[in-house]
Amino acid sequence: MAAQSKLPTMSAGSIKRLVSDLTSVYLKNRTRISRTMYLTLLIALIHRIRGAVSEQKASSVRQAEARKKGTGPAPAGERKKVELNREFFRNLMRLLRICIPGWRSKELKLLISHSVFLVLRTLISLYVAELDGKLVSHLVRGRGKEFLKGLVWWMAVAIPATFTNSMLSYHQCKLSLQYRTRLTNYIHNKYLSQMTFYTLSALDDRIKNADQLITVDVAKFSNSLAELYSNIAKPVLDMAIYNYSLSRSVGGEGLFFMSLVVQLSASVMRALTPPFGRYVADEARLEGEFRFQHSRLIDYSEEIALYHGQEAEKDTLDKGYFTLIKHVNRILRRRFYHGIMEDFVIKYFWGALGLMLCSVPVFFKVPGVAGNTMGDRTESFVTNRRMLLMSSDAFGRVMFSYKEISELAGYTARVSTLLDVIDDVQAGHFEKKLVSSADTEENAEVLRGRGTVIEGPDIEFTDVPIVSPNGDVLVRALSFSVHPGEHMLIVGPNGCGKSSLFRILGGLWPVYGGTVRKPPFSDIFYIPQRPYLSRGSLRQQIIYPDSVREMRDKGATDADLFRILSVVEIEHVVERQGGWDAEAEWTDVLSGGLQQRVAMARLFYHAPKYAILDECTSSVTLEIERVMYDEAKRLGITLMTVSHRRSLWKYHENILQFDGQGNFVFTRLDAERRLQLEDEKEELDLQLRAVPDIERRIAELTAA
Ligand SMILES: Nc1ncnc2c1ncn2[C@@H]1O[C@H](COP(=O)(O)OP(=O)(O)OP(=O)(O)O)[C@@H](O)[C@H]1O
Repeated sequence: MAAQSKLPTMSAGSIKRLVSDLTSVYLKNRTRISRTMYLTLLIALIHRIRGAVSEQKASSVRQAEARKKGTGPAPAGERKKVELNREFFRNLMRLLRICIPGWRSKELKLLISHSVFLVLRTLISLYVAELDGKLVSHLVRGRGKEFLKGLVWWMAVAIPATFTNSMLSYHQCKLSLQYRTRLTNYIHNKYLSQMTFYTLSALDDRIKNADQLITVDVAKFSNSLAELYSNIAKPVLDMAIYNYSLSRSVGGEGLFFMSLVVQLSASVMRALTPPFGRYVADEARLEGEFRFQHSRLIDYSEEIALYHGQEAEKDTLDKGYFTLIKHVNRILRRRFYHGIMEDFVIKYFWGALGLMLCSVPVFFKVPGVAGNTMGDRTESFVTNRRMLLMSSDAFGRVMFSYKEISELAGYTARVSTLLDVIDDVQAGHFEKKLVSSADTEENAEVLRGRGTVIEGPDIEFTDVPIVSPNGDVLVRALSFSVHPGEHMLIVGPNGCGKSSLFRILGGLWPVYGGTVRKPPFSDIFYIPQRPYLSRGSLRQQIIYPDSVREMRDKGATDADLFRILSVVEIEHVVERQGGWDAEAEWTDVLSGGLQQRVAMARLFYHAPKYAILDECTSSVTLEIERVMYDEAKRLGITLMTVSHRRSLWKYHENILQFDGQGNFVFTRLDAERRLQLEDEKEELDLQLRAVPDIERRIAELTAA
């Protein structure tokens, strides 16, 4: 296969030179075996010349078209993608390097021992074919003693044969498992570094279901790769050994003629084979989307149930399933017609050719083949027929494996795309559908820019634009600063970019301009409105993302955690849930308010220098809110709060106010004065609303 992948790079001229060299070597060393090899190589090279000539023609057409357009030669990426092209081999090699990382790797050792068993099985089959011929010959000749001896051998061979078969399937499963482990580890290392899991889903459109790719497609790729090796290596080996043995008893010409007819019919079949690889990739994608819709239904079951949204959800699910099934049915139909063609050609047409080949030594004298008695003919016929059956079965499997290679191509394409996109986003290149406003020259200029991020003891934004992943410029140049002890309140209408500011601060979104100065990531802690509760014990909810060992290393104990819980008045949860080690689906077990208190307890456990509180007290009482803010301040945590609650103003020194039109004000917050002004404004608003009624009444009184 490796040789095949290299051959397309040869020009027609160099292949013709190879043919003439080959012919002169053959003419100098004529033997029956070299004749068979010469003819087989000749057929392969004739095929190559055809391929090279058509490739040359296609390439000159491409160049002519490019010249017409004045764009020069087309870059490789723009070429029309075909199933088993160079791209596939390149991707496969890349994945193989991950699955089999080195000469000393366990996978290579497994592959070698698998190959040894493959050779052993072919040799045993060859021996069985000869034994079969001999047994029938002894029967025809009436030699009872030899027949019985042969039968004993037959049974003896069964021991290594059955062991070899079991070892082969064991090796195949083990290899598939090893490949999957290597790939999954490799992908996990990349996917969970540099926040790639976030960037892949939020900042890039190219991968829809990374979860499906990692869990299902990697497993299918590994299976397909392990199966393909035994489904190709064994039949190829079988074909080589059986054809060599056959050529000794039926002659090279017969075998050459048969190979020629088989090659031609195989080429016709290949041309008529639908692109199964693409079908498989599409099917996997549709399966993923369907599964994703179901998992959304589970994730938001409560919200959907309260909206009575089952009809709308059913519509979406039915649509997803219908699209999938329509595609699967299309594949089924194609497979049906393809199956008829395959069966006809491989089983019946090639079977008839095989019978003709077996009859050669019966009707013609083949030089070097001894004896022409009834017994000899029977023995040679039975042996040849068995070898031919096995050889044609092997060839059939190689042919069928074209479908498997196409399927492997489908999985290879999906897994490689995932790796390519991961590499791309890690290098800072994202592809997302932009909003129409991103097309304006002004916004495009912002998007082209790059800002600076520097580490410092405090937080300072200088002329930093806030740009959403789809290119919407929310604020053109934002400037503010937060020094230790100076708590900042952030207010503004929905969607103006309050949370986005934290995404930039947390390094999730790129900095398109200006300068961001911030402390190391470990000094900033984030609490969202809907806190994230991980899987695991109650203890782990409080210390997340620390592990229990990290907690012990920090010198913290369960008693410390209990004290923290008592600050937010939820210490009873420990007993109610059955202790610190109790495990549950915490988002279901704890109410919204309790979850927010757990998140606050988490903040007190970590006690970072800065904390971002994004509407994280919306479900707790004012009293608990006060306790939370007092405790955070006592621990020396500087707070940046997003909230619409007036009750929180008094805890902050500065305010960053957005107007939702791209403008902002950053100033000192005098909570008392601001509250007075707000009260006065509200009163005046009320009076203003009463004016039309007063005017109407005055008019009535004037008229009366
Ligand atoms: N992953 C994303 N992809 C595309 N657009 C996004 C993404 N995340 C946020 N946005 C957009 O960025 C804009 C600002 O979002 P942000 O979450 O900062 O709003 P906010 O001011 O916090 O609003 P709210 O008060 O409603 O929470 C919104 O228009 C939102 O649609």
